[in-house]
Parts: sequence; structure tokens; C-alpha cells
Amino acid sequence: MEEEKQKSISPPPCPSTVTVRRNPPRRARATPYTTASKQNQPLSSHDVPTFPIDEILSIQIPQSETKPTVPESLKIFLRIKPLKSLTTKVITTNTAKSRPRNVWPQNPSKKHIAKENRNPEIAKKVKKKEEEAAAACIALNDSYSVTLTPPQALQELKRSKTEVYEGFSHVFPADCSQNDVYDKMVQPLLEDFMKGKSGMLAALGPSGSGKTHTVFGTLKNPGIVPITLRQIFKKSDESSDASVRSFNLSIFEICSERRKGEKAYDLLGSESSELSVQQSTIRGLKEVPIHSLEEAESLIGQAMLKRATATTNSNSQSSRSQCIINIRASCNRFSNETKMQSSDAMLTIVDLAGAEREKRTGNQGERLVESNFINNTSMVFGQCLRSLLEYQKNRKRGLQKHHQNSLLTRYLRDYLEGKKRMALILTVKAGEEDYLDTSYLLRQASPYMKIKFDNTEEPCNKRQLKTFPRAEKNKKIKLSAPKNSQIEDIFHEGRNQIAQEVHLQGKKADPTDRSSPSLEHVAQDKNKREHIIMRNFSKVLWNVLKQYNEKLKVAEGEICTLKDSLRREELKSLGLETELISLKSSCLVESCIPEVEAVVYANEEVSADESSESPVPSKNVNDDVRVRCHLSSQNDAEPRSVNSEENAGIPSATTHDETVVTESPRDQVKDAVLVPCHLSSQNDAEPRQSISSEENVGIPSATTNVETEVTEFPRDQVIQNQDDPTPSPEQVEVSQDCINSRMSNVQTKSAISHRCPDSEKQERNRRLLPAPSRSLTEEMNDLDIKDKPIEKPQVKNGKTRVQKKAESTKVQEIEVPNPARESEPTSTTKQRNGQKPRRRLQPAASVLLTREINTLEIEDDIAEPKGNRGGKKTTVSQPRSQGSVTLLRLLTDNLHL
Ligand SMILES: Nc1ncnc2c1ncn2[C@@H]1O[C@H](COP(=O)(O)OP(=O)(O)OP(=O)(O)O)[C@@H](O)[C@H]1O
Repeated sequence: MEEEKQKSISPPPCPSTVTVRRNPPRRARATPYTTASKQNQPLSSHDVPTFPIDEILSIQIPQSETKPTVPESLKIFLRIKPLKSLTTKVITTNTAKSRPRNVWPQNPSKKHIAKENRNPEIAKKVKKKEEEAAAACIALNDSYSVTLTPPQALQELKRSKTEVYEGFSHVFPADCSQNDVYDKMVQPLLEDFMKGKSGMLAALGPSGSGKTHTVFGTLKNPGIVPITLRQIFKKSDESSDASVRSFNLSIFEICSERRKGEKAYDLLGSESSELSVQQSTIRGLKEVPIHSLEEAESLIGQAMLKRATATTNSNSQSSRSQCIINIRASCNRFSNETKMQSSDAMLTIVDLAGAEREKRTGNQGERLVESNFINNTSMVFGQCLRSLLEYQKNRKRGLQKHHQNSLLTRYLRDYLEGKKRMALILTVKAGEEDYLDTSYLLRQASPYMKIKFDNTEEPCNKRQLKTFPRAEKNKKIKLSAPKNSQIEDIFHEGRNQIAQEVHLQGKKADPTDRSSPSLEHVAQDKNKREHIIMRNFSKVLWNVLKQYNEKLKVAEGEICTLKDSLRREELKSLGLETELISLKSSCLVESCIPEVEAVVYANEEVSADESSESPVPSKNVNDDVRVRCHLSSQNDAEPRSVNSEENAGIPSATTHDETVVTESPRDQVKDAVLVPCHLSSQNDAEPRQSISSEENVGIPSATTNVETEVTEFPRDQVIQNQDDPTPSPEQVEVSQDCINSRMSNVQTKSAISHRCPDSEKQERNRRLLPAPSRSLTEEMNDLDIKDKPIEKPQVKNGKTRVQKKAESTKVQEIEVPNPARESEPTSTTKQRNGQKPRRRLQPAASVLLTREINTLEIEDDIAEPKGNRGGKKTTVSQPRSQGSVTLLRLLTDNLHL
């Protein structure tokens, strides 16, 4: 136990071997202490040196100065043009003839000026006058501020006072050289440009203030463009990386043409070098590669000769256009000097046309139009800068899009939105007469100094991106439903677009061109665009299908409508046919008065024999009565002559009789009474000795509807008809026979109402009965035949349901609309709701038949409601035997009644 305790307390023994890690080699700097200890004795855990904290703390680390990054402000320079008096007066005193100004190439008159200036006397005079003149308008305070003094006249009027403008990046006095301007203003921009940063420099000022002189200069006194080019090539020569950069020069101008708006012309192109302008993109601009200064200067001279100039009161060679000079530096490979992959950079120098006052310039006509365009462009340019300033003060307001109002500002959009660095040089004239122009410019432009470039983007090759606006092309695909041919067009257009893009991208995807997108990016873009095109195509297809679906629905609706109209037309034609038949019949009747015209609607089951055997009641018809008789009968055939098998299931006949009685207006014929008589009879079997009860029972023997109608008829026709010996038509005979025969058999009424439409039944409510019928009615009245309510058999699903009545006698429904006949016995007629009494007429044979049937003690009956026009119903119950009921059921089932 003690040994174990000692082991646990004592430290572990040192290993015999030490592994030295050699990869990666980490060797601390040897200190005197460690080297000494190493030399003397080996290391042990007790000899570990203490951490040299005091030594470390004693080391003084130089504090790095972290300056807060101040956003760069817009640099505004001011250049004061030498007084006009200085040059002109000197010229006038020393030269007899004034020569026109010529900016490029150099004006030779200036040589004389320089020569005269060498004369000390003259120089003194000039200097004195220059100082006097300068004091009159603008005075240089220091390199960054000026004092503007109004002329004496304006001071007296107290309309204006002396103002101090300060904060300029630099103020160039009148006697400054072009090189001074370059050094102070252009040099910093050029350095950035050579590092791959784009920049813009613009000259602003009233007409004749020296913008063009500052930008282009003269041959002997070159401006910032020639000096810049010189410096570019000088730097390229000095730099070891000169071979990796190439420069291109492009110059174009924007001017206005009457009624044509703004136009852009390439000043390095051929004569007809109008450029196409699309939004902020100028297409077709010629970029000339420049390899030497001479080449560049030659191109500048060429462009200046092409530029639109004109003589005005302010300037003998006044620029009438906005001139833009682009120097593009493209980097071919990785730059050792900048240690970064440079991209294309653009240095843009703009010589704006000077704002003009109409009074001063005296412009008219074309010059005035130009002047308006120039002033407008200057105004828009200023608006853009002001709105940028306001936006930077209060970013919630948003940047107003003034740049859209002119082509120049559209082109310079990135600069005017503060995305790229730029510098402005204001050129002013110092004469008293120039006070207003100078004051206006300084007041307008001095606030621009507060514009910051804190959000400048890294230089990007926007021009290249603009060359193929993909988004715009995609927008052209309409999502509305086009026609079929349009779909194909869109599809092919999309395909062509993809092919075109791929072709262009393939061209751009040159491995030597670092600014072009990679091949992978191109492929992704292609897939994306293809996906968008296909999606749009499917949308279009879907819309077209929807349209066709709607059209199909409309077509179906039209088909239904046409079918309906066809059905209606068919019904109409049927109605017309029926009318024609009735007209024909009426014509026949009229010609045969007092003939009786009867139309018999008989079923196929009506046997001809039965009809022929019926007695002819023609003589019973009143002479002056026209009778239209529709007989519908249903009979179960003659029981004696037909065997049981034949009778079974065969409805004998259904007869509808409709008799129209026309009454003479003179005589008011008493016999001719308008008696709508509706007789429905149904008789089952005849005497049972000849037919078995099972076979015959239930067969509806007959249904007879008799309509009798009495109408007025001319007397003449009646007489004529009386005289007419023409016998009654066969229809009448048949109908009368049927009436007689059926009435003789009618004790019950078959309720096969579904064979006759309700309308027909209603029409048959009014019937005219002939004289025999009336007598029959009287006789039947004597027999105390009681009317029973007829229950209409309910037809459901094509089947007839026969309701049995306990008590039934016969069916008779007689309407007596003629009040003259009310006095006749109508005891058996049930009057309802105070309606007109009806008279029932039956032939004599029916009385006998009734008597016979009464003796048969028929138990069952089949009720059939007989509605009339007044909605009255008379029910008649008929007793039926068991057999007849069964037979009737069989018949109805087989015939689908
Ligand atoms: N700093 C200067 N030193 C000497 N001459 C100057 C200077 N500035 C301008 N000039 C002369 O003034 C005249 C008008 O100058 P310039 O044509 O450059 O004015 P501008 O502002 O371009 O006028 P515009 O807007 O009408 O074109 C020219 O003859 C030019 O040589």
C-alpha cells in the first residue's frame, strides 16, 4: 500500500527517448537562457523557464493610425478666362485686321499677341487693364475661392451684391496655363484611369468662356485631351506593363436637328455617321485603336473639323453640339504593376455646348433652335446634379430620374447618379458684361461641391453589358394568348434568341479576354433563358387551350339552341299540318251543310266489322247541324266472334267522338244545342257464356268520347245543306255507329286516359250530340243513372293504375252551355259551383245497354276523370268482374299503357 501511495504522489519517470517533430519545422528563436541551459544540462520539468511577460509588455508597438475614410466629394474647378479686352485690345492696337479664331489648329494671331507681349511697355498696359477688368467682375481670393462683384450699375440698383464663392478644388486664374489645369485636375483622374478606374470630366460654362479651349486647346497650347493622350503614352512607355494595355479612342457629338430631336454623330466615322440611340446605349460608335500620340492627335484634329460649329455674337466658332471623347483602356493580361486583374476603364471628357442668352447671342432661326437645345441640355445636366445632391442629403426621397430628359444625361447616367467618379471644370468670363452669366453659373454649380462619391461602384464594362440587353428581349415574349401561328413564331424566336446569345457569348468567351464571362456562366445563362422561354411557351399554349375550350362550350350551346329551334319548327310544322287538315275538313263541311263531318280517331284495334255493324244514326242528326265527331273507342272486340286468345290483351277500340253542331242564327234551332258531351265508355266482356271470365275480364271494352258543338251558322248555308242530298260522310256513319254500339255497351268506362292527351280530352269536353243522343240521355235520366265521380287512373312510369270503385254505373259527362236547354231534365247531372247545367244525351241503344250491364252486377269499375274546360270532373264508376280486372291488367301491361 505504501508503495502504491508513493507511486501516485511521485511524478512519472522521464521517457528514455524523445520524439522530435520535424515537419513542419518549428524552431523558436534561441534565447541566451535556453542555449545556456541546453549546453549545461538536459531539460527537465523543473527547469521550464517562466513566461517572459515583462519582456513582452516592455515592447512598444507602434500605434497604427486608423483614419476615418472620408467620402470623396465631387471636385469642381474654376477657370477664369482672360478678359476679352486683353486680347482684343492688344490685337486691335497692334494688328490692323482681326483674324477669326481657330481653336484647332492653332490660331496664328496668338503668335503676334505673344510677340507684342514681349514689349515691356505694352505688357505693362495690358497687365494694368487686365487687373482693372478683373476687378470689375470676379477676383481671385485664393486657390479655392473667388469674389464676384456686380457691375457698378447693378450695385446702385441694389439688385445684387458682392458674393464669395469658395470650396473649389482649385481656381485657375486667367493667366494659368493648360498644363496647370491638367496637373491639378486631370492628373488624378488619369492615374485612377490607368489603374483601371473610369472617370469623367466635363467642362461647363457660358458660351465663349473657354470650354473648348480648355478641353482641346490649340496646337501650340493644347488642352487637356491632347495632354492626357500624351501622358497616357508617356506612362505606357515608362511602364514595363505597357504591352498589356491597349487604348481606343472614340469621339461623338450630340446635337439637335429641327423637328428631329437629338441626334448623335460619330466624329471619327465616315461622313454619314449618324449613330443609333437606344435608351442610354449608343450603337455603332467607332472605336479607333490608338498606338501613338501622333495617331491620337490626328484623330482629334479630324474630329474637331467635323464638329458642328457656328458663329454667334458670343463666339466666332461656337460649339453647337455636346462633344464626348472616350478613351478606353483595355487590359490584356494580369498587371504586375497594379497587382490586380485590371478591367477596361473609360476616361470620358465632355465639352458641353455653352448656355446662351438669346439677347447676348442674337441667335435666330436655326441658331435659336440650337441654343434652346444647348440650354435645355445644360439645364438637365444641372437638374441631375441637384437631384443627386438632394438624394444624398435625404435618401428617403429617392433619386429623381432627370437623366431621362436628354440623351447626354442618359449616356452619362452612371456619373450623374454618383456611381462613378467625375470632375467638373467651370469656365467663366471675367468681364463686367459677363457678370450675370458668371453669377448664374457659380450659384448653380457651387452646391455641387457637396456631392459625395461614397457609393462608387467598381469599374464595370457597362457598355459591353448593354450591347445585348437580354432582359428586354425576354420581355418581348407576350404572355397573352396568341394564335397558333404566333406560338410557332414565339417558339422559333426564342430558339433563335438562344442561338444568337450563345453565339455571341461564345464569341465573348475568349480566354484571352478576362472581362468576358466564363463558359460556365454562359451555359447557365443559356439554360436559364431556355427555361424561361419554355415556361412562357407553355403558358401561351395553356392560354390557347383554354380559349379553345371556351369556344367548344359556346359551340355546344349553339348546337343545343339549334336543336331546340329544330324541334320547335317540327312542332310548328305538325301544327300547321293539323290546321291544314282541319281547314280542309271545315271547307268540306261548309260545302256540305247540313252534312255532318266527323273525324274519327280510332285505334288500330277498332275492327272494321264492328264499325260497320253499328247502326247509322245519320237520320238522327239535325238538318241544320254540323257535327264533327271524333270517336275514340277502345273495345275488347266482339266476344262472340273472337276467341279468347285473340281477345286477351287486345284493347278493342278507343273512340273519341267530337260533334260540332252549328246553329242557325235566325231560327235559333232548338234541336241544335251546344252540348259538349263527353262520353267515355268502357265495357269489359260481353256475355260470359261465350268467353271465359279470365280471358275477357278486365279488357277495356271501349272508350268513347263524344264532343258536340253547336255554333251559329248562316241560314243560307243551312238551307243549302238541307237541300244537299249528299249523304253524311263515312266518318259520320262510323262515328254514329260507334256511338250507338258503344253507348249500348257503355256501362263502365275504361280509364285508359293516357292514350289521349289531356289537351284532347279538354277539347272534347264540349261536344255536340245529335238528337238520338239527346233522347238517349233523357231515357238514361229516367233510369236514374247516377253520376259518380270519376277517378282518373294515375299513370306512373308508363303504367296504368286502376283504382277500383265499389260502386259504379256508367260514365257520362254532358256539358250544356246553352241556357235555352237548361229547362231540360238534368236531374242526373251534377251541377257544381253554380255552373251552367248540362244536358246528357244518349242514344236509345245505350239505354238498353245500360240496362243489360246493370243486370250484370259488375263489381269492379275503372274510373276515368273527364275534365272539361271549366275544370269540372264527373266521375262514373263501373263495376267490374274479377276476370275483367285481370284481363285489363294484362292488356295494360302488354300494351304498356
Ligand atoms: N484661357 C484662355 N486663354 C486664351 N484664350 C482663350 C482662353 N479661353 C478661351 N479663349 C479663347 O476664347 C475664344 C472662345 O473660347 P471657346 O471657343 O473655347 O469658348 P467655348 O466656351 O467653347 O464657347 P462655346 O460654348 O460657344 O463653344 C477662343 O478663341 C479661345 O481661343
